[in-house]
Amino acid sequence: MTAQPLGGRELAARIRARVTELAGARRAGGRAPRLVIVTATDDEASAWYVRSLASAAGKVGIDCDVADLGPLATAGDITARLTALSQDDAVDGVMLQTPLPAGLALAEVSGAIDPAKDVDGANPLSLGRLAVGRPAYAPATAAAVVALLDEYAVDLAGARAVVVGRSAVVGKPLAHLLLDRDATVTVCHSRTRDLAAVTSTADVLVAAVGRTHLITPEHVRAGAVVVDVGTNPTPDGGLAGDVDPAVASVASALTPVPGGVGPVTTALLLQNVVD
Ligand SMILES: Nc1nc(=O)c2c([nH]1)NC[C@@H]1CN(c3ccc(C(=O)N[C@@H](CCC(=O)O)C(=O)O)cc3)C=[N+]21
Repeated sequence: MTAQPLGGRELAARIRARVTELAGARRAGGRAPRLVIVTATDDEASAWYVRSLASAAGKVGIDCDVADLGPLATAGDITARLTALSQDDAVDGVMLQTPLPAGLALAEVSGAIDPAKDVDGANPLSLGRLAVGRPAYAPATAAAVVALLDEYAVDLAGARAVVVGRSAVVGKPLAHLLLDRDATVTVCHSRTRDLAAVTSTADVLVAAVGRTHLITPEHVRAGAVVVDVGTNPTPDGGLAGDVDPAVASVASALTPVPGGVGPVTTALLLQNVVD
C-alpha cells in the first residue's frame, strides 16, 4: 500500500481567497484588519513561521506588525505588551509565538490577550471555552488538523483518534476539537508507556511532538489515517515531519510535510483575524 497524500495547499488557497474578500470589504469600509505577532525567541522554526505569516497576511490584505521582544524578555515585558495590544482599538488580532524564553509557560502570560483578539487561541480562557463547547478561537494548528481531515471526508464520529503530544498549542486543544466531533480520543506524551501499542489502536493518528520521524511504521495500524503536524528544521535547511516517510507503506492516507497541515494553519490564523 502507498498512502494517499492529504495535501493542504489547495484548501489553504480556498481559505485565503475567502479571507481576501472579507479583508477587502473591511478595508473599503474604513480600515484593513490588523494582526500583531509578538515573539520572544531565537527559535528558527518560529522565525520562519513569523516571516511566512507576515507575508501571507500582506497578500490577503491584512496589515501585520511583528513585535520582537527578544529571547531575554521577562513575563512582565510580555504581559505588558499583550495588554497594550489588547487595549489598542487599531489591533484586531494578537498572537504570541512559542517557544517562549526558557522557564516561561504560554499559559502564564497568554491570559493577557483579550479573548476577542486571541486569534491563536492561546488564552487559557479560550482553551477552557473550547473544552466546554463555548464559542472561542481554536489554536490555528489544531483547527488545521480537523479542517484537513474534513477536506478529505475522514469520518471522525466513533473513530479512535490518538494524538501524540500534549502541548497547549496543538495536543490539548486538538483533543477537545476531536472529542467535539465524537471521536474516541487518547492523548500520548513523552511518559507514555509502550507508545507503539497505543498508537497502533488509532484509526486517525496525529503526531504533534516536534521530534523528527518519531513515528515509524511500527507505530501505525495498517490502513490508518496519519496527520503529521511536525515541522522540524533539518541541518540542510529543509523541513522534516514527526512521521517517518516509511509510514506511507502502512497508512491509507498521510499528510505531507511540507504542504500538509502547515499551509492550512497559516490560512486559518488569517481567517481568525478577519473573523
Ligand atoms: N503560538 C504559536 N502558534 C503556532 O502555530 C506556532 C508557533 N507558536 N510557533 C512556531 C510554530 C511553527 N508553525 C508553523 C506553521 C506553518 C508552517 C508551514 O506552513 N510550513 C510549510 C513549509 C514550507 C517550507 O519551508 O518548505 C509547509 O508545511 O508546507 C510551518 C510552521 C506554527 N507554529
